[in-house]
Amino acid sequence: MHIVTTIAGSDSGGGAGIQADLKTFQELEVFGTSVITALTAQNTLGVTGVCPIDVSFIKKQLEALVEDFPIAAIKTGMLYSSEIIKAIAHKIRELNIPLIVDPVMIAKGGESLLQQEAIDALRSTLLPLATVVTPNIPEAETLTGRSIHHFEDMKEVAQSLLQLGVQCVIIKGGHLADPLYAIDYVFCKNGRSFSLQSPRIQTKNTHGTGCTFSAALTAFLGQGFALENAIIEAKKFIQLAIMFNLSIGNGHGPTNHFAYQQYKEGCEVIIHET
Ligand SMILES: Nc1ncnc2c1ncn2[C@@H]1O[C@H](COP(=O)(O)OP(=O)(O)O)[C@@H](O)[C@H]1O
Ligand SMILES: Cc1ncc(COP(=O)(O)O)c(N)n1
Repeated sequence: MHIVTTIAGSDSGGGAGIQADLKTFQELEVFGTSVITALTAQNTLGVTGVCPIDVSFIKKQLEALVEDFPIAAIKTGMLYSSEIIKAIAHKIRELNIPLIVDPVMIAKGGESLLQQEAIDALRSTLLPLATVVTPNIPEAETLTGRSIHHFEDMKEVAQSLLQLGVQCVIIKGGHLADPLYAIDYVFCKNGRSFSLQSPRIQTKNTHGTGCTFSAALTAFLGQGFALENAIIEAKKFIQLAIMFNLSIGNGHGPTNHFAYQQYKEGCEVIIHET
């Protein structure tokens, strides 16, 4: 049994954060463990409160896991403050395992999940340790201070993230205007770059898409999948989770973490060399 860890915020609504990550881990048959950085009072309509956990207690959670489990991969999600980022980076630096950084900044409803002053710490302390970073378009722009309008912009943004020491950058295209396809762009340190294309699903139920995608990637990497295969399978996982989304709640409903196991054989992702 492979053991993986998510370091993220709790979403009381169950669609994003720690809850989405653990559901994804369970579906992909890895043993999920967690370090909770903040509690959010949240549902499909939005975030009504954030309560960060004491940094010393965040460290204690991670130390408890490291002491007892051979963790195969770690992902980070909502990290909230520079103190939290620095504390977990310090511990992760000692571990030689895949680290997937989902640089969560703003919830779908517009509420901030990362303090503005923490962006520097994310860039300078955590990203250099990352195997993969998975920004959406606005996060990639904020991390690099560059706007993305065309593919050439995306290439430059990815290059500047690779220069920080990240092994692989996946710029997620959920926020692009393409009405037909959801296309993610992958740039690797070794110069390889490709895109992953799947049909865009017309739905408002996209709460937790980024969390679920990066959790699936973590589960596959933790199981020892080669990076490219792990990325392709994670894309299938999120595609099916959105395709069979759940109309739960009155706002942006969650994705369906059960769908991949049922429908994965019929799911195709188109790869283009870029
Ligand atoms: N409507 C959609 N249909 C299909 N895939 C989508 C859709 N929206 C997002 N995705 C996919 O979900 C994943 C998360 O992307 P995105 O929504 O951009 O991230 P975030 O949740 O961090 O904002 C990506 O693989 C993206 O291509
Ligand atoms: C605790 C937590 N972590 C992450 C997200 C981002 O998810 P989304 O972008 O779908 O709102 C969230 N809403 N809550």
